[in-house]
Amino acid sequence: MTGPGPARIEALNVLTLIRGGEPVGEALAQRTRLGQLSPADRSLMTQIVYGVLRNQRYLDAWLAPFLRGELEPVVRDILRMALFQMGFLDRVPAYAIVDAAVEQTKSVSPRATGMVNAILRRAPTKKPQNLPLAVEFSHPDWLVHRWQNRFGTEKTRRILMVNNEVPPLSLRVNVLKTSREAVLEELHQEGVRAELSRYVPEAIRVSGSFWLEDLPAFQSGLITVQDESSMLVTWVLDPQADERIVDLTAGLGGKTGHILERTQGQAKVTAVDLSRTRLKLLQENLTRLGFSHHVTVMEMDARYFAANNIHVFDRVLLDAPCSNLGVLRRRSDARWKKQENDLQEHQNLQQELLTAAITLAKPGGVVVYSTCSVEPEETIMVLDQVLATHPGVHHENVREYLPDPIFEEFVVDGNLILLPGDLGMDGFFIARLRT
Ligand SMILES: C[S@@+](CC[C@H](N)C(=O)[O-])C[C@H]1O[C@@H](n2cnc3c(N)ncnc32)[C@H](O)[C@@H]1O
Repeated sequence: MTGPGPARIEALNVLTLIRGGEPVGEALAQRTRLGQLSPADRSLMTQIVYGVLRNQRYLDAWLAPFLRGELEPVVRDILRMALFQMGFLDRVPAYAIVDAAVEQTKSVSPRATGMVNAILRRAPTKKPQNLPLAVEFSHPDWLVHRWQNRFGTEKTRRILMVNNEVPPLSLRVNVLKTSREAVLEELHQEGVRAELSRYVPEAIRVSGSFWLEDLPAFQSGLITVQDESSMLVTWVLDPQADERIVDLTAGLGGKTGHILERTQGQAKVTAVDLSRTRLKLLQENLTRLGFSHHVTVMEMDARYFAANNIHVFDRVLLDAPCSNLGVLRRRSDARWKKQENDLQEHQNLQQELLTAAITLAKPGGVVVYSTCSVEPEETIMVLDQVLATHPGVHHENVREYLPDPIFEEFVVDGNLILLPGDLGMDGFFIARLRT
């Protein structure tokens, strides 16, 4: 017996932190720092943690027939980790997985060792069959029913599969300072597998893992991690030099940076957000991109900001806070944190923020509304309600602003609606209004 190994020890520590309420990204970062893992162990730990979170309901269905009574949470996590490795990874033989799990149980709950051993020896030949979609793909019932009613079973299955895959990584290249080809060459020289995006002219798609911060192109602000569907938001906004532009819920500044890149720092950009922590990261990101002096940062509620800046801006971006249901592949723990009635709360805030966005735009100005959710409550219902109460505002078609004809297929009633995985991208909704 060789013990569970550092990757599994730290994976269990991370899962314990997540059970205590820590977000997955922070829990992983914390244990990566403290655990002093080799790159291979770090990668295995990450794979196990995300694998368990993405497949939790399925793993519990696999476990259920073997259980009598309650399980200690830490023992359940050990069993889930072992079943995930048996069911989804083929690197380690089953007997070695059982030995490692037994050793790990000995150190955290010695009484449960015999049970863990017995379950894991029988489990490999007893995988559950003919499960409902929500269990097979580990999603909440309400969400799967909602998608089945809206999209049908086949499309729903595709979305569920996408949500359980390791998400691809895209990089946005500042094409005014370098070329995509030069960055691609640099990535290849570093041994990173990457290719030019077929649909977004400033994007590179990366597969395989690498250490982003080590890349000279990252250090010198030539690249930013951003999904291609997020890049489309700035395309639809179509910012121009010398204009006054506000990014109303700017967050970490993903889109603020893109607006500044597209206008070569020539637009007068204001970034607003409620969150001090996010705005601090926004400032760090913009400093790396070389734009820290090109932006006015306002820490405040966008509704309050609007009340004091009526008709001031040529363009307003509202990348609204939402349920994130279009990007579950990137937020493996989020699917269990949402309830269907949260959508109504999001909708109320989104309507207020969109009303604020319209107030901020000059007559004839542009307002772009986007969400990383495609649920009707957070998208067309918000638009319909706000347009009904603002008869002077026109709904424009996003089609002519998109960078490739392929996107026409995904324009519905003038709005871009990408479901998770469409063209390999995150789920996203983008609408454009003219005041
Ligand atoms: C979808 S995120 C924005 C992401 C950002 N556009 C990016 O690309 O990095 C939504 C942001 O809205 C902010 N927010 C939520 N309610 C707000 C409010 N009432 N006023 C201003 N910002 C708000 C949140 O703090 C969060 O950063």
